[in-house]
Amino acid sequence: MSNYSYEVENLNLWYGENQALYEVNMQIPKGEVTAIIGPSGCGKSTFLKMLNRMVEMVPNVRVSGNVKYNGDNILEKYRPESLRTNVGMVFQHPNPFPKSIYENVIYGLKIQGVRNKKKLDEVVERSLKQAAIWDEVKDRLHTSAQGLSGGQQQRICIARALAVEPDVVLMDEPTSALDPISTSRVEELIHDLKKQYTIIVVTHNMQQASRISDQTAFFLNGDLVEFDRTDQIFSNPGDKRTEDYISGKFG
Ligand SMILES: Nc1ncnc2c1ncn2[C@@H]1O[C@H](COP(=O)(O)OP(=O)(O)OP(=O)(O)O)[C@@H](O)[C@H]1O
Repeated sequence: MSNYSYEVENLNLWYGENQALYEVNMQIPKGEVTAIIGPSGCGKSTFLKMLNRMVEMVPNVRVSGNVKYNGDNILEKYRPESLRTNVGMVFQHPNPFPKSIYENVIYGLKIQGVRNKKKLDEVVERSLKQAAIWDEVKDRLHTSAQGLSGGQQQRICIARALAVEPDVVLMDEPTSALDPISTSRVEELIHDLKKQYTIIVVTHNMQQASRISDQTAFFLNGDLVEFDRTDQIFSNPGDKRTEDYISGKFG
């Protein structure tokens, strides 16, 4: 079994005529946090959404190269729906459904056909505990998730992603809509979750990347400029463009 969750080989991606990713090669280790940084429009979200094939929902997307997940090419071996039961995703803006906290968390399981109440209760408790929000919501599981604060809603969305027992969790700027206290709670949570999951997180916030990640990928104009251990990227980057970006010269 490979030590990598993903092995990306010569990945190119076009939206219609416009190329958004160029010859990306990247091996993403299991059980660690990988941060993806770079200026606006450099292809971070595109790359992340390639990993669960969500990007293919955009019309006229074309892809070349290989993306292997646990050794299998996702473009050949997996239907997007089955890939997404292994690869959960958390978005920039907390997006709970207009349903109760309980119904939000069990949403994916219900789609899978799980109906057993005892099992569902167990999953709700486990997932909310893993997302570090159980104590705050355990007495109001059947009230609307949309009545929670933004930071609480984001942790509900993380619980919803964890409920189906994924192997990888993709996060697209998961704290950019949150206040500093909620941000630090989600960062702590990411740190705890990596014991069990591979986490890949897009962030605009370089302090955040350096706090939470084991390795960091720097994208620029669709190129993967540099990918290395996070301490290396931030203390001794190999490429002048990385250095300029992390020192705030552009972006
Ligand atoms: N749905 C789409 N249709 C067409 N072009 C798109 C689409 N989504 C992104 N692009 C283009 O692909 C390129 C990369 O965009 P992407 O959203 O991946 O960048 P990003 O680094 O995540 O940016 P940001 O930090 O602003 O979210 C940009 O040139 C963008 O305009």
